[in-house]
Amino acid sequence: MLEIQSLTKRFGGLTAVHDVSISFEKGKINAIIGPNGAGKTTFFNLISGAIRPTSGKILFDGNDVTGLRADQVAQLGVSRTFQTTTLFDRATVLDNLIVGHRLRTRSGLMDVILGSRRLKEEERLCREKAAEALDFVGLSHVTDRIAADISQEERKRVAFAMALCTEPKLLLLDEPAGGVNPEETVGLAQLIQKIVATGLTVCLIEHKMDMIMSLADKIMVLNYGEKIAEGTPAQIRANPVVIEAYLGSESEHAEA
Ligand SMILES: Nc1ncnc2c1ncn2[C@@H]1O[C@H](COP(=O)(O)OP(=O)(O)OP(=O)(O)O)[C@@H](O)[C@H]1O
Repeated sequence: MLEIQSLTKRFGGLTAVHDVSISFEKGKINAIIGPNGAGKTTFFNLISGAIRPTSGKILFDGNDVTGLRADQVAQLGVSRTFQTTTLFDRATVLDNLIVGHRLRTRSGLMDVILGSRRLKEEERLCREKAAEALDFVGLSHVTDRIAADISQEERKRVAFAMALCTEPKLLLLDEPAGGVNPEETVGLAQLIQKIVATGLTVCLIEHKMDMIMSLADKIMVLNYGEKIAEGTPAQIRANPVVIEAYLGSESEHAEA
């Protein structure tokens, strides 16, 4: 469903992603690991259209999406979360979701001024979808809570809900379990499994190796922008190149 061919991104003299090719299958959990600065976030930025590649191709669901803008890629069904979840802290959790969703709906300024039927219908749909997404991620109980008052783990779940509201086919998760405790990490891993069970494809960046090893179907390892390995968790764990470059210092990364 996602095929990356010889993808390269240079920032001036620095090659952040260098000649990376990989494919991700539908309905699977794919992980990208690697040391800090390895190019993981840049890789996500390229897939989601936030930045344009220097060279290479990105095929999503059979479409060549190379060089498309982020909104165009989102429209085709790619959604993402970020390392830090930015919310409108003084608004309720539900309102945060509604705002997020409205950015993708169709009413224009004239609809707002005229209070058109389409606008009203979209608003109703939006509210319904937001509530549904919150229920799916296990947050029905905080719907009306002010965003500033929810926990870090709940913020992570809100980010999931926001991404799901846009009904994506591919979900890119940037450190979905960053800054939460081990017990909450298990809960978030279960949520990711619940998401792929609905047919979505997930691709995640994560430093928590225990989580990755038990969750991922496929792992890609980046080092200095280059893909040094890909495979199942068992294959990656046993790969001498990966151990040398990354897993050797696993204790430093494990619960960062
Ligand atoms: N917009 C940019 N301009 C210049 N250099 C950049 C830019 N974005 C990233 N880089 C550089 O590209 C390299 C890869 O960065 P990237 O953030 O993709 O790594 P990462 O693997 O996500 O790291 P981390 O685990 O710390 O988030 C780094 O050397 C970084 O400084």
